Amino acid sequence: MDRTVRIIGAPMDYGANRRGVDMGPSAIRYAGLADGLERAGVEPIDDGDLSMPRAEERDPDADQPHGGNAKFLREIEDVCRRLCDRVAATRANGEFPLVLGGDHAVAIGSLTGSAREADLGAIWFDAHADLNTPETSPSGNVHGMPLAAVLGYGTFGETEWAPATGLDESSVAYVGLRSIDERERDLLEESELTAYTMSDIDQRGVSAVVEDALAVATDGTDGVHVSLDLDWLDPKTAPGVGTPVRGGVTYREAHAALETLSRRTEADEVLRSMDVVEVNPILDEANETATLAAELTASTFGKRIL
Ligand SMILES: NC(=[NH2+])NCCC[C@H](N)C(=O)O
Ligand SMILES: [Mn+2]
Ligand SMILES: [Mn+2]
Repeated sequence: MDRTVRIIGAPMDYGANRRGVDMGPSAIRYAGLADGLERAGVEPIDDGDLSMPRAEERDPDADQPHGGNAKFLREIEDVCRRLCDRVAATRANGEFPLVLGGDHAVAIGSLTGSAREADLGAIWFDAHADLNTPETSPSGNVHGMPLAAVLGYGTFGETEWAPATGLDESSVAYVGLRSIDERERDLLEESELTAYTMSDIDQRGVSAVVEDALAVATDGTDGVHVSLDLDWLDPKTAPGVGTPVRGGVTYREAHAALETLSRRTEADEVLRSMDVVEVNPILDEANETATLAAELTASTFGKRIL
């Protein structure tokens, strides 16, 4: 056991349209995350949960950026600033930050924290592109915007996330996209982001696609952040998510993807940080989505059938 994985709970639901995703961290812990990590051969240390701004203070529309729509932006900035510091401190300590969401807006904190002292690549396992801005979002939900925020698209309240980070869009690869808003599509086309959709997985198989995504994320970078949104999986396999989209990866494809990632990266510890997000226990069936989240995380750290 040489690698220490620091578990950081970020029970935030301010970025999602459905309440309940704030219970994700405890559901994933309950599903056996720490045991799975130990069996994968790493040492988990649980840091507990970040505190969240009080629910009584909820005002979705406080401090909207000019002309934009980003609900609870002030609360999200507060959480992500603290999460960013925690992730950066964990990296500085030589440990691996594993962030448990919470909705996907927490990735603003984990990405910026991990990229504070490094040129970072990222692999984004998701049904969605999460590339909306307060100006383009059809919903106003910030969990549909974290990549835009960290890559410097749009105007996000007080904090300028992008300039402080060593994350370049040419080092970001999506895997499994299948739900993209019109303005996100335009942005994707103009940008240097690499997008592997579900049809790439259909045609080439998930392992080949993951290897390509890894090549994109490692080229010229110091390491890779893995962002795992559980709605990447098919809703039949992962029902406990707030924005399900039909046609996602199967149970086996998901494990194959993360095992491939683990095999290709473990020798030189290419992976730097990870977040596991969007598990919503209220919408789940007998905690199966949280269980899957725990299992897939263990696969990422090298847990194998044999
Ligand atoms: N992390 C997520 N589950 N994002 C869902 C985003 C859905 C939609 N594209 C929106 O911006 O509202
Ligand atoms: Mn998603
Ligand atoms: Mn997402």
